[in-house]
Amino acid sequence: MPLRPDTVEMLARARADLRMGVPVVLFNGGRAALVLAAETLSPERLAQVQALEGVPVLAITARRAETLKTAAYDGDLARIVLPDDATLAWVHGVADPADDLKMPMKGPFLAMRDGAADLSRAALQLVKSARLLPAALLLDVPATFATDNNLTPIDLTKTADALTATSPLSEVISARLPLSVSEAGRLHIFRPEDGGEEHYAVEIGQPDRAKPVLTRLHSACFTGDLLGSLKCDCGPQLRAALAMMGDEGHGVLLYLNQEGRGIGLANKMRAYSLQDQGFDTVEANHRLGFEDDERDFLIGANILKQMGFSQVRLLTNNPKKVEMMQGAGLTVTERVPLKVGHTAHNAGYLKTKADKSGHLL
Ligand SMILES: Nc1nc2c(ncn2[C@@H]2O[C@H](COP(=O)(O)OP(=O)(O)OP(=O)(O)O)[C@@H](O)[C@H]2O)c(=O)[nH]1
Ligand SMILES: [Zn+2]
Repeated sequence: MPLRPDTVEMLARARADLRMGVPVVLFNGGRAALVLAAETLSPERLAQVQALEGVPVLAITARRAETLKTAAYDGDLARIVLPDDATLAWVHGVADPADDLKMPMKGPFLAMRDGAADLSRAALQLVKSARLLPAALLLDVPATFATDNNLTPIDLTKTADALTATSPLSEVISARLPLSVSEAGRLHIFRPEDGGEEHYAVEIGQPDRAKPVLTRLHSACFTGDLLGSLKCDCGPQLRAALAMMGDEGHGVLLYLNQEGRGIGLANKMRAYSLQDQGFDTVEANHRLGFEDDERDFLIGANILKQMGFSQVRLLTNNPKKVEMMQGAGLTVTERVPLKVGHTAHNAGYLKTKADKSGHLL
C-alpha cells in the first residue's frame, strides 16, 4: 500500500477538518468547490469566503428547506444563494432551527435552479457523516485552490461510493466479561475501516452458530442507557434484553454507536430542545434537516455475520430492523417483542414512533 492516504482515509480527514471548522475542497470532473460546515463556520472564515470571487451558496436538505418554506429545486436539497450582507447569524439561522419559532420570518430565500447539485449533495453527506448539522457553505473555486491553501482535497469521481457505503469492520479484541445477568459474558470490539466509531458485541454464553440466536441490535442512547432518562425506553430495553439472554443462557447484544438514531448526541439534544418547543421526535429530526432515522442498519448485520451467525430471534418492536436483517441475508426466525420501560414521560414518544415510524406498540 502506498504511503499516500487512500480515498476512504481522505474522507476521514475531511470529516475531522469540517468538525474543526477547516474548509475542504470537493472536486468532480472539471469543477471544484470550497466547502465549510455551517455549524462550525467562524466569522473570520465567512468573511474570507465573502471576499473571494463568486457566489457562495448554503446547501441544506429538502427537510430543512420544507421548514424554511423554500423550494428544493434539486429534489433532495436546496442551494440558497448567500446574500451579500449575510452574517454568521444568518448562516446559523438557516442551518439551525433553534430559534425558528422566535424568528418565524426567516427569508425570503433565493434558491438556485441552474447548475449541478452534485458537489452540494456530497458536501451535505460529508457534514452529516461528521455528525454536524446538515448545512454546508460552498463556493466554486479554481482546481488549484486546495493545494494553494493546504486544504484536504476530495475527488468525488473516486470517493462518491465511499461517502455512502457501509464501512467494513474488523474485530480488534474480545475478552471475558462476567456480568450480573450471566457470568459467561464476553465483550467484542469491532472497528470500522473508515475511522468511524467502534461498535460492541456482548456475547452471552456460547450460542450455537447453527441455530437461531436471541439477538438485540441496540442503538446507543447515552441519556436512556446511562442516565436513566424517562423520555425514552432505551435503558429498560437494554437491561431487559441482557436479562433475557442471561435467563436463556445465550444471546448476542450489539451495542451500536449510532446515538440519536444516527444523528449524534449533540443533534439529539437539539432535537430534544425542539421537542420542548412542542414538536414530536420525528418533526424535530425533520426541522433539523435529518430524516426520521439516519442509522445504517447494515453495520449490525455485518457484525453478526462476522461472528458466524446466520439466523436470529430478534428482540425488537421495529419492523424495519427485521426487514433490514433479512435484506442483508440473515434469517429472522422470530421477532421477539421488547415492551418495557413505558412511563408517563415517554408515552407521547412511543405513540409517535408507532404512528409515524411503524413501531409496534
Ligand atoms: N433523534 C432522536 N433520537 C432519539 C430520540 N429518542 C431516542 N433516540 C435514539 O433512538 C435510538 C433508539 O431507537 P428506537 O427507535 O427507540 O428503537 P429501535 O432501536 O428503532 O427499535 P426497538 O428495537 O424496538 O427498540 C437510540 O439511538 C436513541 O439515542 C429522539 O427523540 N430523537
Ligand atoms: Zn433512548
